[in-house]
Amino acid sequence: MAIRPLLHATAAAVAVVVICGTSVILHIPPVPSQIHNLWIGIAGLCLVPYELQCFLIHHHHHLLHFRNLVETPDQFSYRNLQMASSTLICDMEQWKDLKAHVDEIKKTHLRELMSDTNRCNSMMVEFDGILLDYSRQCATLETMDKLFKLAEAAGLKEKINRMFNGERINSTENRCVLHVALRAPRDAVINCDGKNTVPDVWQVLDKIREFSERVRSGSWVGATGRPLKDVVAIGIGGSFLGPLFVHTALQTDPEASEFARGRQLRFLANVDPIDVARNITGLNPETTLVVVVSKTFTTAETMLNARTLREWISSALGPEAVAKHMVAVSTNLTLVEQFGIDPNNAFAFWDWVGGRYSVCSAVGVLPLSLQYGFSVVEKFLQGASSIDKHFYSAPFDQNLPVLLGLLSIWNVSFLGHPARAILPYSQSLEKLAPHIQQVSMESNGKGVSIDGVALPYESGEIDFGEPGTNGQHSFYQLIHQGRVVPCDFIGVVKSQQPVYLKGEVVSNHDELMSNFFAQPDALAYGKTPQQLQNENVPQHLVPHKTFPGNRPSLSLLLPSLSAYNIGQLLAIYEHRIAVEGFVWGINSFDQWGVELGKSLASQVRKQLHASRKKGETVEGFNFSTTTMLKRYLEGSADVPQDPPTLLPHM
Ligand SMILES: O=P(O)(O)OC[C@H]1O[C@](O)(CO)[C@@H](O)[C@@H]1O
Repeated sequence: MAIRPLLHATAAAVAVVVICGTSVILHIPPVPSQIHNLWIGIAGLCLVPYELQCFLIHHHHHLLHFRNLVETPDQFSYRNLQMASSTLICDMEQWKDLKAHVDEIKKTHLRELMSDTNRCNSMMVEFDGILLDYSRQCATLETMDKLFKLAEAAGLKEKINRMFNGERINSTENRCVLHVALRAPRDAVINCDGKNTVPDVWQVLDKIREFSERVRSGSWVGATGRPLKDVVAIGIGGSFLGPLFVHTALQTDPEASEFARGRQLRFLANVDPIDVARNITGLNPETTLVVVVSKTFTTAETMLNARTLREWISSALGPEAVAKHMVAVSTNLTLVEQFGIDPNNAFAFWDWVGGRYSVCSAVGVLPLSLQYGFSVVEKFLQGASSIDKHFYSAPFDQNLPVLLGLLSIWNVSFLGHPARAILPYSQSLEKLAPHIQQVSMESNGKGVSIDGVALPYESGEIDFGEPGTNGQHSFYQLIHQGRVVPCDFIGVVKSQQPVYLKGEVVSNHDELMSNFFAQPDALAYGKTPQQLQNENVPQHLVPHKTFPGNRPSLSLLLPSLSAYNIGQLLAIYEHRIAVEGFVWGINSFDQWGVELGKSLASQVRKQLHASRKKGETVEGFNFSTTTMLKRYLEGSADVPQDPPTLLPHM
């Protein structure tokens, strides 16, 4: 009878040896959570029946062998990191400490914080010509200290290193995250699965340089021998928004626009045929090059638009003209070829480039080089690369993306402000907010941790924005007197397009920038009832004219908006968003949330086809969708559905 406890104890001892031995063999670093797991393992083993213990011990090497078969060393080390950090960040002391700190901060108005010059001075950071002022955040130096401790607890530095080291940190898609390699200098070494990615990157960049020069110089001509002066880039989401942002920003830069003289670059994104009509209006297929941009080459909207423009070209110039008038950017060169585009005219990128992080790949570099020339785009890449190096190496208290990311965490998770306004005081940055909406909201709008645990806190923020001063005449009312929305003010020292009018008090750019400097203080200081009374404002209007103030913002001042500065700005936001995701403990690099709507749309597509072509009744949908679908089908019954080919006319 006494033999059984003895056997249990012996089995437990063997288990300790086996597990420790395994740890040594597999090079598991002795992190606390593993020691914890070890004890749980031992305790568990002591409780399981003796026969099962024997089985587990006997077969442990088979189990290990199986794991080795299904996991690469990279995956294994990343799983280790996850195990080490599988505790949710909100359970950590540093998070709780910040929670406790909130009340203290709420007691202090920004007016008071702004009167402390030393504090304000410490909250100004400069790198490579860009000045960040975060003194108008509802935060003290103590808050910052606590945020740095939170970053440490979240393993932020290790996670940044793992990204740069090419580990498969996008664990749900089993991919590396290496957009930084896209702008690395030619001699850099950035490995993915032990292979340096940089030579491949430069091979494609060289191919783009060569091809874009041929098109721009007129040595590559269309099917009728005419030079191709106009480009339509077809793509959606990450295959559209980043390139559109950069194009809009470069368009008014005197240096870049000089290179674009006589050329047009347009973007066709929406599957709405109105977008096709708008894009082809005024273009001649004979002088147009179409670039189909799709990472997967399966995106429904992009592929239908690509087939539409293929029809536009071949109906005007004959099917063989497609070879001269259509090229592609994709990771899926097989599908590019099946579509009918010569693989020699395809520009590759890799699965380690996320769609929303792809503007520095051929996705952005090809259309932008066709428009502005490769030399301009290279400067944009260099600007982004400068921020990459800074992000990788600068201490956190001097690190622009880290500071911005931590402040966002503070605003969202601790002060409870779910939104962020992106307010560039430059019309050329009008597409910054739409681009950052995707980068931020597709990256960080998640409900579970990287380990799949439901988050007890919100991640991500709601991004929106407009250039100043347009936004001032639109939604600023709400941010001054309604809801609290932390704001990013982005200003530029030298305008791309200076205008001075004789007799005016200031130049047009100074007029714009007067608002850039005024708004953050209006938000921070507000206006008290006392001040209004001193101004003899009628008593009944005092509540309406009072500004509570204490509304956080930060300001970024850029020297100018050259291609280089635009690259810097892009990389600052990309890395800021990664910082937030790393601290929240989520996977910022997948986007499963876009799938459900896509699959339901395919069910609707099938129904529309069946109803229109075979007269089948609407079936398999709920009452609401059935009613709407029937109304739609009945209302459009008189629209010809099967003409030979109908292209939009405008
Ligand atoms: O480049 P693709 O494969 O056409 O995908 C376009 C976009 O669709 C998404 O997958 C979902 O919207 C984005 O992440 C991506 O940028």
